[in-house]
Amino acid sequence: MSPEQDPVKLMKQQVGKAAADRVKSGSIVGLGTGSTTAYTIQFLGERLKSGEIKDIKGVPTSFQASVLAKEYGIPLTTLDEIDHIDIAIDGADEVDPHKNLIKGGGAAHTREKIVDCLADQFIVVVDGSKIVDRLGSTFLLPVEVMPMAMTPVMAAITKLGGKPTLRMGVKKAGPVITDQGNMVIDVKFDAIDNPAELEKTLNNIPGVLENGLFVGVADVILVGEIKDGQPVVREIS
Ligand SMILES: O=C(CO)[C@H](O)[C@H](O)COP(=O)(O)O
Repeated sequence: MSPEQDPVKLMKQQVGKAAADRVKSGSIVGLGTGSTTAYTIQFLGERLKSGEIKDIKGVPTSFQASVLAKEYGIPLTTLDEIDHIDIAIDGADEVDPHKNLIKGGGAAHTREKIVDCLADQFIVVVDGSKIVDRLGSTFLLPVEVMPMAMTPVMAAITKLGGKPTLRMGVKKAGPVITDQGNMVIDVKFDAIDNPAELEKTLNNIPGVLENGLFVGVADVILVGEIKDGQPVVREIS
């Protein structure tokens, strides 16, 4: 590996490709959102173009995934046109030892949860930095909120012990707006001891559309790591 190569990029590339290699001809594939799954979409498109696989259809989890899939020549479908998803491949912001996840760094967790939960097999692709002992230790928990309910939702989350912050755009002035036209708050919890319970509790607050806890959904985690200077993929299943 030459020094000018970014190790995180290399890990993401390797793991994104490893997941794309698992897709078989004829599959309906959930296409995740983010910089890691961007490589999966790219490699899937290349496999299709070379004729190595054929007849796949993608179900995008975001506008970003849809644009990328079109760019790489992957035919798309919608949930109205299919009765199952064979495999979904998506990234994550944190993965705990029970394969539970925090997602939503790209504000796409609502559509991602719909697609990933429907898949017969859900493969998560991450670089090694995403593996944690406990959810919430490195990443704030994203919650998608309807704008008119922002104040009461923030108050309810504060009452639960969370510290919510409205997510602001990086290049855009003002808040991040999701593909559904909502806003995202990022919540710091001192400890997420029971992710399954917190996932339900948050979604029960009127005005919350979905939160980024994915509990008991992932089947396989593919982790990109650097060993002896080379990118390798470790599987947790
Ligand atoms: O949940 C997500 C988007 O909502 C992404 O999958 C997550 O943020 C990981 O992104 P990346 O692969 O760029 O690290």
